[in-house]
Amino acid sequence: MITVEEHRAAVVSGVAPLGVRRVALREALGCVLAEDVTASLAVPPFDNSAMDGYAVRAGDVAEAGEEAPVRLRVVGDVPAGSAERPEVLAGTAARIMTGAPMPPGADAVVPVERTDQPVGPGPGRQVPDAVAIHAPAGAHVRRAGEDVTAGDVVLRAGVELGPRHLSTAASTGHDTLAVRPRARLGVLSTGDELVPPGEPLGPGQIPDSNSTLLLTLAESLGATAVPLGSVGDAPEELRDLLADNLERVDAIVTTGGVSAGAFDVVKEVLGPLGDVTFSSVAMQPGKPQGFGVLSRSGDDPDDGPGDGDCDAERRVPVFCLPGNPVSVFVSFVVFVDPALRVMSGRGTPDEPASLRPVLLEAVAASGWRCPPGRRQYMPVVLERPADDRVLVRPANPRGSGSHLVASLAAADALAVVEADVDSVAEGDVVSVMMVP
Ligand SMILES: Nc1nc2c(c(=O)[nH]1)N[C@H]1C(S)=C(S)[C@@H](COP(=O)(O)OP(=O)(O)OC[C@H]3O[C@@H](n4cnc5c(N)ncnc54)[C@H](O)[C@@H]3O)O[C@H]1N2
Ligand code: MOO
Repeated sequence: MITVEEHRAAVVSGVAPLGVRRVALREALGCVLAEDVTASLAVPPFDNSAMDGYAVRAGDVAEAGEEAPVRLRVVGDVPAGSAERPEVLAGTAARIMTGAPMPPGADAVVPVERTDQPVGPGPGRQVPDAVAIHAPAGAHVRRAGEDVTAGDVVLRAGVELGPRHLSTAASTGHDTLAVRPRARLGVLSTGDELVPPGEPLGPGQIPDSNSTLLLTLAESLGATAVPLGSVGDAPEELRDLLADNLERVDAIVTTGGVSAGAFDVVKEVLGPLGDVTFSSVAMQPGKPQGFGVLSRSGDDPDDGPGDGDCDAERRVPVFCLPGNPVSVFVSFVVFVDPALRVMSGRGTPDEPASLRPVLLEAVAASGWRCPPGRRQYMPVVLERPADDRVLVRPANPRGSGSHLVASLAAADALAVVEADVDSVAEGDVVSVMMVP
């Protein structure tokens, strides 16, 4: 048996960051930026009004008051988006809306509330010939480049792009960004007993819950899930499905067929390919694991022309997880997620801190048994009593069982119990890892 750390090291060092790709802003959500972004546009791009009102020369209205309004001739109307540039000479004003460019000659804005004009639309739509100003002008002018000027670096390579970063890119003139793309993870279930969720069960059949689990885990942890379907226990079915799909994925995850059964098809098909190793990992659940690399040749149609890797051999990592559903969940969190992070540039094999950390210590509210010689990942429910403690208890009162998939829904976290611990007693302190 090998340790969890040994298997994880093999997995994260067996994958490589994906090639940089230029994608539309919305597609870049959650991706790591591959190069610094400089502003093509200043923000704001031009001097503009911060208020709906009248653009004036401040000196004209310096003495204005409720009792002593200053009357100005209105020489034009400048809604936001307008190309109009009426010149504001002494004794005149231009009506202006928030965000509209300041007209030449004007250096300040009087909000409409400080004039004799109606506020808002309706009668306010009509531009008047003249306006009475009841107060001196405030500044109310947002200067070009006040936020950033063209040429400023606005986003640094390496940042994980969220909505705020993407709006910065949009406002500074960009519609695409160069990123490490999301990994396209092909998801494949194996087993003659599987039927799609919701379908009636024949004798010995069960719903394929692992496909749903893996597809949605992948999507929620920043990959693009590619459903490859389910195959039975016939080796040629799996061989054909892999051959047909290697071109359209960056990695594959399989479930089932990796243990000691006579029909363990994943082991039978992938084992002889040479680059896939099957191991027993000292953990529970998730003991039987496979990992390796499948090779494919040719250019990736999604990389676009000119990326220079035409005809290069491409390597598709394959994670072979056991079939038991709780094992699948734990294996994904402990092995596949860190590897996907490396592939999408969100972590490196040398930086374990970037891998999902053990987050907190908690107190067992009830005891449970642990498997000898294997690190246990026990699905647990967190409880927070009035004091500062965090309590945990197994999500299923029967304790740990890699088939107890329905109880996974109740779990907030995995309690991580080291291999040399035989049992957890009520009151023991345990490490807890939050889970997606
Ligand atoms: N003689 C031995 N038997 C087993 C060993 C062992 O060391 N020696 N290991 C056990 C452990 S631990 C695990 S984990 C499982 C792993 O088995 P496989 O990876 O070969 O998986 P299967 O046999 O195909 O399935 C196991 C279990 O999971 C159910 N399953 C499979 N796929 C799905 C799916 N897509 N959705 C829902 N449930 C699924 C399947 O029906 C089985 O009940 O092996 C032990 N046996
Ligand atoms: O190791 Mo298996 O994954 O316990 O059920």
